[in-house]
Amino acid sequence: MNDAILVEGKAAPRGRFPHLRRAGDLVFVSGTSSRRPDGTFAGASADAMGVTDLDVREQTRAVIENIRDLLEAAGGGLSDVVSVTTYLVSMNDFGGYNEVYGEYFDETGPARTTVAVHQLPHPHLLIEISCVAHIPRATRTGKEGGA
Ligand SMILES: N/C(=C\C=C\C(=O)O)C(=O)O
Repeated sequence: MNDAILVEGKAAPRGRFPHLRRAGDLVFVSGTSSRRPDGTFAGASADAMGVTDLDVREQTRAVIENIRDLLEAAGGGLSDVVSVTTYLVSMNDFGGYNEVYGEYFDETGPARTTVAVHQLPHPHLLIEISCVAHIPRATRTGKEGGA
């Protein structure tokens, strides 16, 4: 069985990797951004002069909701997440990120690590999150498609 999962209707991976990969009862979610299926980014816009407006709160919300959608395709949800790794381009965004994160998770939720990185795969990205969820196979919906 191929346990790599590509989820229809979500932004396609920008490389040769799946959205998620199951290993037993654990589901590993690839680094996920605020990218929409049409290639635009929630929380990122540019005016006619090319001046960008990047919003870490909106990006954080979109990232977590993208992850929620991916996990639902694997038969789970955000309540199944056991570990989160967050990549910020700047720790100046920690406050806004942390505020929105706290709307979805609390001290009873996943273990978390947050680091700042030099760059993410697109200049409009302020945040990317990868995570691991515990979703026993028996709860799978069958909606996922193999790579
Ligand atoms: N996970 C990776 C990229 C994700 C990009 C995106 O969701 O927009 C990767 O290259 O490893």
